[in-house]
Amino acid sequence: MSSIKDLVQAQVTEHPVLATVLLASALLATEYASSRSDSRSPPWVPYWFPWVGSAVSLGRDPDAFFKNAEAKFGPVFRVKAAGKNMTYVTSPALISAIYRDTRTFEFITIRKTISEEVFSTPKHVAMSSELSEIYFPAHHRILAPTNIGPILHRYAGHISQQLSTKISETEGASTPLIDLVIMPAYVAAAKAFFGERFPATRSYPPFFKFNDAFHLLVANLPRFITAGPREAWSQGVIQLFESYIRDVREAGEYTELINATLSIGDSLGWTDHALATMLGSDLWAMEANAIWAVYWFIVLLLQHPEDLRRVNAEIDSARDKWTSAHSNSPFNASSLPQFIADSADQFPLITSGILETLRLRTSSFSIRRVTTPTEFGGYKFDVDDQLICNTRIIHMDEEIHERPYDFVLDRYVDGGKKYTKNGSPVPNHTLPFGGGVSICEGRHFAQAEIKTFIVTLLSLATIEVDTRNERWPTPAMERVGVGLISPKGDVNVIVRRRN
Ligand code: HEM
Repeated sequence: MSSIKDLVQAQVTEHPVLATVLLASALLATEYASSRSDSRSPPWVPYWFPWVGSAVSLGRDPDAFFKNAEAKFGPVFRVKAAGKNMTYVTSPALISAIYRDTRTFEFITIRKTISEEVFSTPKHVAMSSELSEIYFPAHHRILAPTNIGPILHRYAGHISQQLSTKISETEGASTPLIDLVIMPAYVAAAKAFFGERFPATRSYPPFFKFNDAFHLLVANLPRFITAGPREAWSQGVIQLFESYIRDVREAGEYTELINATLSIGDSLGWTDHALATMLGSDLWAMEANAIWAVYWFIVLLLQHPEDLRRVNAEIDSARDKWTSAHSNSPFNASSLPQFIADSADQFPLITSGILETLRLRTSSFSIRRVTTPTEFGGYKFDVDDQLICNTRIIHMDEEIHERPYDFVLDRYVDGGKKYTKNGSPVPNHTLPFGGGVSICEGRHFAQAEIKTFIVTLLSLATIEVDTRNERWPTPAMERVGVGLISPKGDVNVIVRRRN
């Protein structure tokens, strides 16, 4: 995982003069911005060094940093970090108020800016009204719960194939869990969305270089710091999509997503390069989080063997029901997609475990731009100010979630359970997918995808920790605000095919 320090060090070594000039300009710009604050603005979390601000303490232990800041300054405060001034909102009630007031707190401009600045969509496309009025809604419809069935079915077929191969290759041998999970999950999702012929394996190295630095790219750090990941994006991912678009057009084979993107783009005269950046951003959205959620869920189950037994028992019971209802169908890798589709409501523990994994292992921010001068949370905000709803602080609040740092597999089995804080109900107690207008469009697919992976793996194989080589991954906490927290380190496992 690249830290700011690693990337800066690489650039300073290669371009020392440029680095010094840019750093000096960033310092001056930050000083100017902070000198404009007034007493009705949210309080600053104090810091010693300009530009760097609170970056070091925030990066070292974000949970402690935000908890302390909230305790000292209340639920709205400002943080300076790596040249950026950010206003954070941490209480469930205020976050909910922001999500509801879509006129004062909007997201679409930010989504467009990210399309241009991070995903490299050409400005005239990223900022066009057609992108928000035609393309985004079409995209939204593809991911609606009523429409994802065929994509999910293809995912189930691919993951069953991928895992079958992987299990045969590694049968009985000590294997890093990352090798067992990440590539199969990545390939299955990419092929389900883009088509069987999509060169998923080839897209993996540049995608990961880009994704590794995503939190730095989205923070809009100076380009000299993020040159490597940007190059991986443009020379690796985007070029690959450009040539894939040519292949798809020739072959005439279109998945739902490719069809919508190409037909809208062609009707508006957008180039294949622009369409490639948009499909690239889809690849990022579908791969950056879900595959790591699968990974963490398995790690947490391995760390809680009794929970792994309960999950296996749930799958076995669903399988027994399915096989007695389908006595003529063999239960094997080919019938797994049908078994999973037929048994979707038979996995309450797994469903709860997925949400619990996401509660524990996500750090998701919802960002909003202020559209009109407003008073909020006792402070004054101007047009273009940005507020960040920090949902993880809700996940880790011991008043809302008992034992928030523990993995509790069945935490969400009781759907009627009430969550409260200061005696008031907290309906928005678990927000791994953000909320309001920018809530994750892929959340239905993601949860079904993770369930499909887990049920497929545990139907095909048993999994255990390799105790001869026991080590555990820890969450890379410095990657705040962009969804799943990636692991530092790994665990070795032994998988054996089930009869
Ligand atoms: C566990 C997996 C996932 C997590 C934790 C996750 C999390 C998030 C978060 C936090 C946001 C921003 C929400 C906000 O601003 O309030 C988001 C947005 C989005 N996600 Fe996901 N996501 C996941 C999987 C997926 C998948 C599989 C897809 C697509 C197949 C997807 C597509 C999107 C899209 C298109 C947006 C932008 C929505 C908008 O701007 O209106 N996500 N996701």
